[in-house]
Amino acid sequence: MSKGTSHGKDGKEEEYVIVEEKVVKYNGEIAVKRYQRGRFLGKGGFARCYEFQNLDTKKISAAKVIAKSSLTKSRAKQKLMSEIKIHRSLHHNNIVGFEHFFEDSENVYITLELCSNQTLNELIRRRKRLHELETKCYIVQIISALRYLHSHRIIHRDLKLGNLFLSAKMELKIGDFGLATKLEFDGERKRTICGTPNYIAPEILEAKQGHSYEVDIWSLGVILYTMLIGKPPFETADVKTTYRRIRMNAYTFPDHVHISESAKDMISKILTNDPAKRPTLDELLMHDFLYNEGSIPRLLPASTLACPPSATYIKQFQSDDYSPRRIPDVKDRIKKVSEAEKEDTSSRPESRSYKGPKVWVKKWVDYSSKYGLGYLLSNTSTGVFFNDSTKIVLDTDGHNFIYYERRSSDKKDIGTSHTLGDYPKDLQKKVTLLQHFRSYLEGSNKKGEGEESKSIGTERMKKDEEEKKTEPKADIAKKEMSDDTVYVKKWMRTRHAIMFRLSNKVVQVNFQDHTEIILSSESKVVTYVNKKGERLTYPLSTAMESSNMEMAKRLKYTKDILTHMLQSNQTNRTTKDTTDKK
Ligand SMILES: Nc1ncnc2c1ncn2[C@@H]1O[C@H](COP(=O)(O)OP(=O)(O)OP(=O)(O)O)[C@@H](O)[C@H]1O
Repeated sequence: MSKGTSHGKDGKEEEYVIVEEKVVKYNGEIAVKRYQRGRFLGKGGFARCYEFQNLDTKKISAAKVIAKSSLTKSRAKQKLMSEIKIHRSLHHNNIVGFEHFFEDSENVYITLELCSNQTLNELIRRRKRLHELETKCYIVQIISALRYLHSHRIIHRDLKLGNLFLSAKMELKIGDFGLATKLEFDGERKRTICGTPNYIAPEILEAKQGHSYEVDIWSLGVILYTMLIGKPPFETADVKTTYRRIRMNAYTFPDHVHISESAKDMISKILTNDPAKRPTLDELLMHDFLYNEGSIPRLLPASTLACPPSATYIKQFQSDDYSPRRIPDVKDRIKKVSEAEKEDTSSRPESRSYKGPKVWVKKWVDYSSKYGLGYLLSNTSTGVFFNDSTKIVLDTDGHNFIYYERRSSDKKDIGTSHTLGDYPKDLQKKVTLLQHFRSYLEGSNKKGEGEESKSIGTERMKKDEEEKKTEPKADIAKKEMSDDTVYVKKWMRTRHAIMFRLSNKVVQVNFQDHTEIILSSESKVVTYVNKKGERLTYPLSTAMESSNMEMAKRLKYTKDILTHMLQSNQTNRTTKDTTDKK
């Protein structure tokens, strides 16, 4: 490290610090990389953090500078080595990127991806608390990073607002792996007492059974509470009282801050003292708070660093079908499922006690090269998702249909009800297409297999088009269709599968090998259709641990697509498949 002075724009003398990294090349020569130390970013327990600019590439990074004098004890050295070893192995968009580490005579330097918008700690200090939509956006990103960490057997163990960084693009990035640990095997229990008082899980304090991945989920609950309420749930003036409160699970929701029932429900499910009863990351993704109440922005605008998002902004993400009345029903259903689980703790399929969804996609044809996706539902109604994102669905009686258009102001689907004998003229083409899709799907024995059925579909539809021109229209009085008409709200194709998201909260994934996953978020069950066409229904909570590897693998794939969909706010048809690349 060397110091010098230069003359700034205003002619004043400015001190600068240059840090040199000596790299021994494979031929034994020594190359020197030079960095100019810039803005001071912050100070942690044993590191000072600065902006570092690589003078060759001009790239600016964050650099943690750790004085060697603070590393005299072998424990401190070991901790730093473990942090480096774990952090450098991680590559995920929601984890602070590890770039490089080196040393000189005075310090150890770790260069990291620069997160120029500070941490959620500073954000909450400025904003006091966040809007639920913002918390959803951040929580989904944290879950995404945790799924990655836990699948690599890494527990972070120090999740808190101060370790959640924001990049220039407003991406959330988990940082500081100083307390992280990698398990040797999945059932291993850790015994070291570590964490930050407000966020520490009760099982760490008890220390009897050891702890595992669930400690990160506990901290996620504390984070969610803190973002919504403005202060941590167990905070008191002294650490001992805080620990006592954690052990006794003593926290309340203050009256002066309004938060939704689903947010409260998610927090209370997470803040369960028994780690085995805490929801898994996948269950959290399916929780009403994240799943059933409109869409979630992939990233938030930078204006939210200083002030809350505007009402117009929030409205874009609100869903037409959110009804607070549904929540008690969902609770009842969860209760029923968990009671049934108590009776049978094995993950044996229980088609008798666990009912799968009533309506799902039976056949489909992808004709999006021209018009859209046609489908036949298990209740015999037919629908089309047109390329312009309008939808049409013909009732089971074959006469009444609803036409859905997306209102641009709030992105809600607005449906109008008509009959085949009486509908506005401008719907003529779409109605004709609906009838063609219907006769194709009802006539075909195929389940729908993308490319193949597309070509069959094209021929068959042309023929039908000729024949149907003369068919008289049924003249039946306009009849209101029930609110619970089921239709495809979103769909997406990947290399291996096609996914449908239905208006009855069912997510269905049909794989190319004819297996299917049907997730019903309302009844919290998953139905798996295996290669032989057998339907097996499991409670969602046990399905992930199922010994049916074939299903577990496909369920994981489904969750990956789902995370992808939650983060992208478009109505997508064929999406670049990030999940396939993993
Ligand atoms: N990637 C980054 N981008 C921008 N600022 C950062 C980055 N990493 C750390 N900082 C800043 O530097 C400060 C210190 O970093 P950090 O907390 O990781 O150090 P530490 O000594 O490991 O802290 P702790 O005591 O929490 O273990 C942070 O509070 C933050 O303000």
